[in-house]
Formats: sequence, C-alpha cells, structure tokens
Amino acid sequence: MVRRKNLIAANWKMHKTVSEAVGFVRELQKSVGTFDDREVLIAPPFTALLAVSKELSREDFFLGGQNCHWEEKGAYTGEVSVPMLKDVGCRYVIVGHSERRHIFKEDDEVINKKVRAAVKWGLVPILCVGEMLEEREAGKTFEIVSDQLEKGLKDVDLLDGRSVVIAYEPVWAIGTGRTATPEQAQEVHSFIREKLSGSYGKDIAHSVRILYGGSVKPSNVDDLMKEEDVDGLLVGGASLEVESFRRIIEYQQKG
Ligand SMILES: O=C[C@H](O)COP(=O)(O)O
Repeated sequence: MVRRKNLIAANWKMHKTVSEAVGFVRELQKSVGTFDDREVLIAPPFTALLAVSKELSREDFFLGGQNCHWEEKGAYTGEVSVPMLKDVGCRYVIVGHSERRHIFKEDDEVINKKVRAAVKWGLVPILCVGEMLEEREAGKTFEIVSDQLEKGLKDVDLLDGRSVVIAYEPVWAIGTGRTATPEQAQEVHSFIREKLSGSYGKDIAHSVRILYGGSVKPSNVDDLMKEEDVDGLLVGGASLEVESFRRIIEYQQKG
C-alpha cells in the first residue's frame, strides 16, 4: 500500500497573465514552509504553463494543466494534448471539472477519454466529480458521484493507486462561498474510497488521493484537512492570492 501524500492544488481557471503567474510562484515558493506530508500543485492557464514551469524550483511543487484533449495531435483548433502538457513540465491535468461539464458540455464519455489519454501518456489526471444542489436535495449525491466515477474511470488502470487523483467538488460549493462541512466532505470521500475498494481492491483504494474542492479558504482548511479521507484540496478563488494560498498549504496537521 502506498502512503498517501496530501496534494494542495491551485486551479487558477482563467486568471493571471504570464508575469502575474511568475511573480506569484516566485513569492509563494519563498514563503511556504516545507512539509514532508504534502505537495503543491499549480494549474495556471495554458499561456503561463511554460513560464511557471521554468520558475518552479522546489521538489514539492508540481505543474498541472486545467484541461487536455484525448488525441496526441491533429486538427483540433484550440486544443492542447497530453504530450504537449508533459513537454512543458506538467505532472498533472485536471479533467471533468464542473465548469467543463456544465459550460462546455463535456460528458462522461469525453471525460473518460481524457482520463485514459492522461494515464496513457504519463500524466496524473485529477478526475473531478460532484453533485449539483438539486441532486443533493433530492438525496442523489451518492448515485451521481458513483456514476461519474464509474464512467470516468472506465478501462483506466489505477496501477498502485498513484496514477489517478479524484477530486470531490460539490457544484453548489464552487465559487459560492458555501463550503461543504467537513462531515459532508468526509461522508462522500469515504463513499468514494469504498467504491474504489470494491472495484480495485483495498490497497489501491487506500493509495488513491481524494481531494475536496469548493470554497476552500484559510478559515475552513484546518477542519477539512482533519477528516480521514480528505487527502488534499482543489482550490479556486483562494489560490489567487499568495497569502491566502500559503495559509491553505500550511494547514494544521491531522491528529
Ligand atoms: O477547482 C476549483 C474549484 O472549482 C473550487 O473553486 P473555488 O475554490 O473558487 O470554490
């Protein structure tokens, strides 16, 4: 069984110019302490990937894309492939974020192709799953998460559990200021782990990192990270300021 290292990820979405991104990373790397139980991921817009890659100097900091295409190359105007992301130094790629699902109408089939492409060409996909508010209120959270997980991971080799990261992002908590309570997050995370255990076995399931995303801020990070199955965070808004993201990375240890 591989020991899980927590992953604190910044998803900058469509924010920051190249110079803003480079300045941020330079300052963040200087100000954040080093912890042997956690890693940091920066997912800037495509335009800033190369510049941020050159700026990243710490071994505990990694680079990620926010999206990818499933083919290696071809006539796909506006798209970026997994090998291209690898070429600029990415280790991770976010796949199936709710903004991609809802604004850009990506379905589970497309998301699965992207997950498989990422694993095939050596990036770790961060597969995002999560229910909408009306689905939660209708008591369908587990059903939705289970379905997205099953379809997103179809025919994906989880290897020892390190080839994929799952992010639970309840849609009603993204950018709304309304965070899931630590108990709500833990309930779904533990459900995800159980489900992975059923499909891939206990050892692999216990090695997969499950991140929480949705209005994570300095004021709620410590409580969220105390939950047993919360292995990190996918942070949007609060990752755009150095001081707030530094505080999130430096969450208080469990126990
Ligand atoms: O990828 C990040 C999530 O969409 C969360 O965004 P947020 O922290 O702004 O709510």
